[in-house]
Amino acid sequence: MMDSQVNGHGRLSRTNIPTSAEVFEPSSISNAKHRTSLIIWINSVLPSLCLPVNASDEDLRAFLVDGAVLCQLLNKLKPGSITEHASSGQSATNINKFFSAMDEMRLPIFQKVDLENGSMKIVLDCLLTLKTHFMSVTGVASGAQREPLSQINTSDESRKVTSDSRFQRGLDSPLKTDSPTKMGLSPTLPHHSGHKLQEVYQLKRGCYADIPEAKISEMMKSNNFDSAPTQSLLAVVNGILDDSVERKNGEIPHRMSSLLRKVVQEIEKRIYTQNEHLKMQNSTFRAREDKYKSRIRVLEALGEETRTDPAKTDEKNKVLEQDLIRLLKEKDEHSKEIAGLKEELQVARKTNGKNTKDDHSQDVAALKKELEVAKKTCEQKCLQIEKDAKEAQHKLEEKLKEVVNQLTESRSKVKELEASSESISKQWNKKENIYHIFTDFQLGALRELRYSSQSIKQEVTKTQKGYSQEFNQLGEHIRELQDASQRYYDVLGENRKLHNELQELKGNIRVYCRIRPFLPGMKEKNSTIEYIGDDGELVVVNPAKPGKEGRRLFKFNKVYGQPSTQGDVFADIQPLIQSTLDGYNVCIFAYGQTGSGKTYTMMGPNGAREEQWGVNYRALNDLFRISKSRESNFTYEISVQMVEIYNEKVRDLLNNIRDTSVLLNLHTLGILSNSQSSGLAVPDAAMFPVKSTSDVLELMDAGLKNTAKSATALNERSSRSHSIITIHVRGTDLKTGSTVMSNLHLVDLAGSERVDRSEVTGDRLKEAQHINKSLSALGDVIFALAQKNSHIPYRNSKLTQVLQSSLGGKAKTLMFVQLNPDVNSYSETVSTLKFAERVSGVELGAAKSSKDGKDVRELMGQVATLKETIAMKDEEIDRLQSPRK
Ligand SMILES: Nc1ncnc2c1ncn2[C@@H]1O[C@H](COP(=O)(O)OP(=O)(O)OP(=O)(O)O)[C@@H](O)[C@H]1O
Repeated sequence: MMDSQVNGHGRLSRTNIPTSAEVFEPSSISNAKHRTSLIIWINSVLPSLCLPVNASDEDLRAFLVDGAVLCQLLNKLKPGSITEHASSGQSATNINKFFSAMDEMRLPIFQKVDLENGSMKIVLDCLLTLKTHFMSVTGVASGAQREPLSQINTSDESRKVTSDSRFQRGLDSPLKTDSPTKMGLSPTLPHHSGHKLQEVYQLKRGCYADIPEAKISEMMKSNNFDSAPTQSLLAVVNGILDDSVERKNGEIPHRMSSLLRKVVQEIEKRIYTQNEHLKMQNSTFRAREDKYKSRIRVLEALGEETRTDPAKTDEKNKVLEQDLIRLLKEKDEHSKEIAGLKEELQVARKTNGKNTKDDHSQDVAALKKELEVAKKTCEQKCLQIEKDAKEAQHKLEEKLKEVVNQLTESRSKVKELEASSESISKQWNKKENIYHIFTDFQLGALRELRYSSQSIKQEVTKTQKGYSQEFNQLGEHIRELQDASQRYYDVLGENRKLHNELQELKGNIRVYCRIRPFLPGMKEKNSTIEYIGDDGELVVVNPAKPGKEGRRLFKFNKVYGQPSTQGDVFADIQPLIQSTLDGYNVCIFAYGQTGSGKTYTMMGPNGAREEQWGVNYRALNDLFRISKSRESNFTYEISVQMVEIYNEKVRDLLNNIRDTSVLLNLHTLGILSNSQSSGLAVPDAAMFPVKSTSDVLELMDAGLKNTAKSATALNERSSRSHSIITIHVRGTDLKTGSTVMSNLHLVDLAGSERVDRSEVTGDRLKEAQHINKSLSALGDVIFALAQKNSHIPYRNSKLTQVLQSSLGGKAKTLMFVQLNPDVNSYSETVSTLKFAERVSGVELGAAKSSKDGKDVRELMGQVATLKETIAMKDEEIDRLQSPRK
């Protein structure tokens, strides 16, 4: 901040503007000296006060504090400056009046607090300035006429102060008064003690030598020179010198030379004082320059802040402009001061120039020389001061220029910043608009999303309701299905029961007769078969005995003529396959002479197509089909064994099935009774699980390759062994966890021809004997079962041992009686039919034995009823299964 302070009157206080006392008084002069000097001066102006000369600062403060004395003093010095009379008791009013008067005179003032309880030095300085001002204006201290200095200046110190004051007056305006009027001396004013000197310099040229000794002596003694203007002193010197020149003797009277020396000393003294004054002013200017420099630094800092902080630019620019205006004013004032000083210097130069005219005498020369030296010194100093002032002014101007430049730069920067700010503002506005648009768009999208979300929620809720309803419906449906499943399960069980009851009613041992067609290569096609009835009646005719005697009637469960297909035959045995899955053991075997079609019925022809498949393939296929249809209630594991009995030895046809090289090394297997825990008749025979018909085909093909074969006269491919395929079924009830085990024997018996007819001998004969024996044993077992004998001769052959589990008890047995219709085979045909009749007659014989047609009809009625019931149950099963689809 600037160090200037503004007083209560709106003017700079004395701390900013040095008073005359500060400028002219040597620093050695103490405050006490000022005070004493001032008291003397005040007493001289206002004699009625009679202030004690040795009064202290506080005494003086008490004296001046109400402002009345100050007002009286001013009114005395400048009558009318304070219009109203000052009075005690109106301190504030008096002080303010004093301040106003001082202000009008453009004199510095003090603060009211300084007078009340502050530093009295400031008050004293102000009064000294006032004193100096009036001394410079009037050329004499007011009131001095009333109280001569000789009376007032009682002490050397006070005298010196008075002398200093007068001398100051002379220096303040040493050359302004060319005449007494100009000096401020009014002709009406009473002269002070210096009137003697005035009389002297008012003398005409040439009259100086006539000044009486006493007068000179009086002038020399007094302090007249102190109050004399310098110009007057110079006029005295010039007068004495001119007088000396006019007298042309160059001599200056002794008394005049003393006066001259005195005057010159006074002039020297004043020049010295003026020099000191100029030094003081120079230092003042330097101080001011420092102050301005500091202000410039402040301005620079402000400019820098302006550059860096555009936001405060306007406000700081105003401050800078105010400072600049103030600086320019101050500069003008200082320029005026400098100009005044220059004028004074020029006047001094002119005045001094006049003094150089006289150099006639030595004293004059010495004086002139001294004056010249003093003048030169003064001029140099003035020049130096002027130079310094110019430099200071120049620096100030430069600084001002810099400040102005900085201000200009700052303004341009401010403009740039404003422009960029405006541009940024526009950009931000643009961005804001874009953001608004973007935000609106996003909000719109958000609203759409909300709407779609709500609609999706409604859809989801609707769908959930729909799903819930569907789930409920599904649950009900599942419950219905469960119920249906349960009913289905129950019906299935009931159906199974009925089915097996029906099978039992049909007889556990059934005989189906199948007549092989004539083979394509046979020329004679005379058949022994005369009649085939739908009810199982068969009439064969002996070609050797024509007529009634040659005809024989046989009756079986079913007779298949030559046109019957493999499918027709299997359709009638299919219920037995189903019984296997229900836990019943079943044995199906083909009996007949060689070449009668046993293998064809059981296996099918070589390389058979699907429609030519025999019972074995179809039975297994049916097992897979039915087990699959029951998979929701039962799981079935199906595995296969394949053995042959040759010459009463059991061989495993599937052993080493992967290695055909060992086919001939088939070993004989042991047979176990049904009491064995495994339930397997031939436990050592390899057993292969099968899951599909292709597995079965693969196994049977392999097994057939292992069948022992031998060419015979009757059939090139005649099998001399009993081929037995045993299918083991293990069923698990998924609901109860109970298991059922059963087996299905599919037997292709060896040819049953008589030995003598086959004309074989040796091994072939032995084979035939074994075959006949085993077939006979099979007939015996079946017959014993039919007769319900206590002893069943299973052990009479390997065949009956192997088939034991499927013969007897609840097992179901089906025998295909294969016939060759050729008349050449009549004898074998009859023999075969008799065997079959014996077996078949076992069961039917029981019915027949009662010879009660009513029983038979009842049984047939029961069968019909059961068939109807089964048909109804089948329909129900279909109906129950339908919801699953
Ligand atoms: N129903 C039939 N339809 C067509 N051909 C048949 C029929 N039955 C048998 N054949 C044919 O008769 C011939 C002899 O049949 P198959 O080999 O089945 O007799 P087999 O009784 O098994 O003889 P073996 O006891 O020697 O084995 C075969 O060529 C066979 O194809």
